[in-house]
Amino acid sequence: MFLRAGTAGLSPLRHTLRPVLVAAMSTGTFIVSQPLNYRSGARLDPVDASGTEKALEPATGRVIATFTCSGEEEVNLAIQDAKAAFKIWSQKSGMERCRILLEAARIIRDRKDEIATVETINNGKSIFEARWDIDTSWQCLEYYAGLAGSMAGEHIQLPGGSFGYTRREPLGVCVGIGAWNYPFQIACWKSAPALACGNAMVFKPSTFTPVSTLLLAEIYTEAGVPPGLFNVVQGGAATGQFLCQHRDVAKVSFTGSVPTGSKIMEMSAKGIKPVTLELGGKSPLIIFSDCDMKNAVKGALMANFLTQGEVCCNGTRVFVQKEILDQFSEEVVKQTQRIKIGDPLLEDTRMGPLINRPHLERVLGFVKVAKEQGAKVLCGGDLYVPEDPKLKDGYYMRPCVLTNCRDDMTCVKEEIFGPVMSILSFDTEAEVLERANDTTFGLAAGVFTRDIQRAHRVVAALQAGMCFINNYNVSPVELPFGGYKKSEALQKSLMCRLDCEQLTYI
Ligand SMILES: NC(=O)c1ccc[n+]([C@@H]2O[C@H](COP(=O)([O-])OP(=O)(O)OC[C@H]3O[C@@H](n4cnc5c(N)ncnc54)[C@H](O)[C@@H]3O)[C@@H](O)[C@H]2O)c1
Ligand SMILES: C[N+](C)(C)CCCC=O
Repeated sequence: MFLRAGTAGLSPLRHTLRPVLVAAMSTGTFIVSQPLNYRSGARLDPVDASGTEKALEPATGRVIATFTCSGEEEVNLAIQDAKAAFKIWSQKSGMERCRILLEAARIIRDRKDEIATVETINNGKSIFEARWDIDTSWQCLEYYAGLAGSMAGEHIQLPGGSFGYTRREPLGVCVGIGAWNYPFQIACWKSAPALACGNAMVFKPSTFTPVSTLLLAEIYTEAGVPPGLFNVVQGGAATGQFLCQHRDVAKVSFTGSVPTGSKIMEMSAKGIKPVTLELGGKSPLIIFSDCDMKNAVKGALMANFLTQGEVCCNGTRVFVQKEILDQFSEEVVKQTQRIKIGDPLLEDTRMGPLINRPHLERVLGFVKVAKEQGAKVLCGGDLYVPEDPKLKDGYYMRPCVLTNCRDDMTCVKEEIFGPVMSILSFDTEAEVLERANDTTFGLAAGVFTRDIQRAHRVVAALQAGMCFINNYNVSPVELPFGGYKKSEALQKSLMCRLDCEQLTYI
């Protein structure tokens, strides 16, 4: 959490929003011309650089922004500015912070379509999905706003009428470092708890998706946080290192891959800074023969093809009980082939492009290796070129279903982070549990069965953080999100739902 053991008061500061950065919001037209750093309540160019980067529109392959990565001096200025804002914000009461966060949540909700459109343009996910992300973003601000007013210390009675007490104090300036698959949502999931507890945050998005976080920074300012409380710096590993190694940073919250998470932990350890890591996964999805087949197929699609398969908690190791293997595989292929791929801003598109060319090639490389190792491609796994000429340079592929998979194959062991489902068969509950847990990851898991006792017995035995029964990839903000082993240690949460009706892809 973002508390040492805290306090808070300030009159709401209001700032006029800069003009919306969006000139045109359709595929192939969007260009960002405003600065992508944010400090002291305003967009600005960094004072020094550690290189430049280009942000793309994955749907077309166009460059939508060229920006400067923040150097050490800019990072220092962002942290000093956040430190000044922290002095004001940390003196506010929880209820005062609550009101401002609620106002920010309201603005996000009101601007949902605009934010979702920006997210879709820069990330490639369908607009249908991006709207879900923005909903979970404002809900997250509302949730932590609700907690802000009730955080309190303890009164401890001591002998002779003496007493002691504990105070819950904010840590100070916290750093947030985000991945590219849920850019706006990750910025909200990190900043809302930090700000609710009275901290300031300097946030660094991925170099692939630098755009939408600026909308959040402007919204916080409009809602009334002190200038500097939420600053944005841009850049990759070098900028990230300046942040993690800075002496005035009190905590680092990171979302990304296991190898980078390990580096972040090492850097933070040197400064004795607490870290929160939200890392990768290779989650099991277990389909028992007594499942509701239609629902299990929907669940498998949700677990594999959301955001083009670029989701940390996806259930990509699909264990199917032998008796229903053929029927399940046939049905899953039929439904996968119905997924509409194309312009992510069109309402009926369900799968957009992958994030960039190197990532697309990496994912296709996994399919190639899978075939070499004996897997059989039931569908997809190849490039897709949409008919619309403006999309011809985008990064599209057909969602892939692999069968004949074994536990020792690369496609079954490694996180692919693309639309590739690996089907494995199993005989017994004991056997599948052992195989499902035989991984260094432990972010999520799912089980499909009509037997309620078995469902709870199986999820209790699964070494995974988010466990889903008869559904997948729903993550209400009230439930913790985290994992076992290298995926991040946190408590287990369980999501039970009767079916995936509202979650269908097709
Ligand atoms: N568990 C979760 O909640 C969750 C959510 C989303 C994504 N992920 C994981 O993220 C990964 C994909 O995201 P990615 O490719 O952006 O991950 P990544 O590890 O390459 O990068 C993540 C962030 O770290 C920064 N970074 C890279 N090197 C750094 C360094 N040395 N020091 C400081 N910062 C550094 C990047 O610029 C980026 O902002 C997948 O493994 C996925 O499973 C996890
Ligand atoms: C909202 N989901 C689908 C649970 C994804 C959370 C972020 C993981 O990459």
